[in-house]
Amino acid sequence: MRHALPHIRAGQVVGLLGGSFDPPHAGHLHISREALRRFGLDRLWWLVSPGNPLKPHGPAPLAERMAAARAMVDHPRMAVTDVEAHAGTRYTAQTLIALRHAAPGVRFVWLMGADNLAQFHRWQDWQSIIESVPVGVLARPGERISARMSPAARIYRHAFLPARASRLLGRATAPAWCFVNVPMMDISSTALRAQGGSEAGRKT
Ligand SMILES: Nc1ncnc2c1ncn2[C@@H]1O[C@H](COP(=O)(O)OP(=O)(O)OP(=O)(O)O)[C@@H](O)[C@H]1O
Ligand SMILES: O=C(O)c1ccc[n+]([C@@H]2O[C@H](COP(=O)([O-])O)[C@@H](O)[C@H]2O)c1
Repeated sequence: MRHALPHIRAGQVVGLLGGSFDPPHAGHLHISREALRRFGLDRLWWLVSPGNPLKPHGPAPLAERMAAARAMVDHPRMAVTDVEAHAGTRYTAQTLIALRHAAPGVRFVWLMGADNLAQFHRWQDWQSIIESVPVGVLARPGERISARMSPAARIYRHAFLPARASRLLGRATAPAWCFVNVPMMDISSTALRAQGGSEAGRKT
């Protein structure tokens, strides 16, 4: 699986934005740039998922989503990878175990939009995720309250890092999570699929 990883050095802090990217869009780019800046990250990787285990319908073919994501990302500190397909997992807890094994000494931070924090307690072994890597959450339209009141947020309130200290997240010891109120972009893959996907360059 190591060959599927972007170049990285031990000691660096890598933010991981896992997603279906079906299709990728400006909201993904926006939160990625904000995460790099706000969480003190050296690098940010998009992990293009083989398929979200909680979503009932499979996404477009992985090769198509990878190509669209690569065409969209043009930032010296960002990269796109299909490492989960190489590792044979679609569960984040397992992905993190595989990544730590393949890249010892690298500090990983899991990133997500606020909609995913609201559902986080439904993920497989979710407590092992937050106990093993810092988690950075980015505001998303309509999701601020549900995320902050979610079971995961309540259970881990003792591990909450205030937004004013967000730049410390990358080097914090887990469990630690932070919620940042970045300027919001009301855009989603669902809306783009409903429009036929042309804005994001998705083949129809
Ligand atoms: N506009 C946005 N603002 C904040 N976070 C976002 C935004 N779009 C996507 N994200 C986050 O990026 C990650 C990957 O998202 P994903 O690929 O599922 O896109 P999506 O637009 O949420 O797709 P869908 O509408 O199909 O659920 C998730 O953690 C999601 O919360
Ligand atoms: O591990 C799980 O149980 C799990 C459940 C739901 C979502 N995830 C991950 O969360 C990320 C965001 O998914 P999505 O479909 O909202 O883009 C993506 O990397 C998924 O694999 C992971």
